[in-house]
Amino acid sequence: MTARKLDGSATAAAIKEELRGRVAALAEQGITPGLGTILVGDDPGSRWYVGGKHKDCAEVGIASIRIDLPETASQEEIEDAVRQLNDDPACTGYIVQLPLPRGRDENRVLGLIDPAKDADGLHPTNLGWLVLGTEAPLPCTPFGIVELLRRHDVQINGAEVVVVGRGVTVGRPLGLLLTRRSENATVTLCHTGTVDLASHVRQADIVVAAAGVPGIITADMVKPGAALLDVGVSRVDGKIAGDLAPDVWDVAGWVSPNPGGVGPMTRAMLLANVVTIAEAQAARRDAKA
Ligand SMILES: Nc1nc(=O)c2c([nH]1)NC[C@@H]1CN(c3ccc(C(=O)N[C@@H](CCC(=O)O)C(=O)O)cc3)C=[N+]21
Repeated sequence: MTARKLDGSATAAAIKEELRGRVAALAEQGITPGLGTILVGDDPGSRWYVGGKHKDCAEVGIASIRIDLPETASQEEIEDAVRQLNDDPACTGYIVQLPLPRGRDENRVLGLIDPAKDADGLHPTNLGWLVLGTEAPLPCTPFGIVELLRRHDVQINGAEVVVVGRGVTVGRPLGLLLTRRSENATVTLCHTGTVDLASHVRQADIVVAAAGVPGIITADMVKPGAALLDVGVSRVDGKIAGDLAPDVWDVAGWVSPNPGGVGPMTRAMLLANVVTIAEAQAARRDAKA
């Protein structure tokens, strides 16, 4: 093993420590940020993630509001929960845990979220702001990836980045984030229609693997010294398997493992989005006073 670890768990802990300070400053102004979650159904993975988010909130001093609906909840009942959080002044920002059970219209639900309370940065308006380069809540996983690289001094400016996966939560918004002037990377977005994945990956200084195909990135595809981030999650024989084959550690310069990499960063950036929304509200309130 030669690669150094891009340690998401440790970096997320440091970010949470900073957020604790920002939350304490808000408390002095009489403001407690609140994170809401809407969970539909009883998928064990989703329950675990949502539980983790509330635990994170408690650690940082953010209030949490949890709405759990049964697997049988109708589209209307889910939309009512969204309206309830839109109208709840104690809820600074919230997320609808994805995926929703089969048959529900996810995009319709996401579209009903008040964009000003969109802690996930996945509302069409906020994705649009990202395209336009205007400040708005950022999607948590891409935001976490950029923050993880920055805090390890991995150079993003001018880097050739290959993103594997074109999903709405990771690949697509990450391409938009990394190509802003402030990040200034050159991004190639690869996907299942890419003819020769290896030839692209070989050119890359940074590879973000979010394909969900275990071991799809192998050592022979990696440019020596490259930074590799594992965002893929699959279950193989009940164990979590990432998109990176274990042998990449011998060639890469940096590896963000899974677990312990981008997952904890995603959770930390969710909290950061909520605190940032609360700070902006406080600033607007002060400006009016
Ligand atoms: N509206 C919405 N927003 C999301 O951000 C969202 C979502 N829906 N649906 C599901 C995915 C998945 N996701 C993860 C977050 C943290 C870890 C995480 O912290 N994992 C730990 C442990 C993993 C384990 O041991 O099971 C780690 O990577 O170290 C994983 C997965 C957020 N998601």
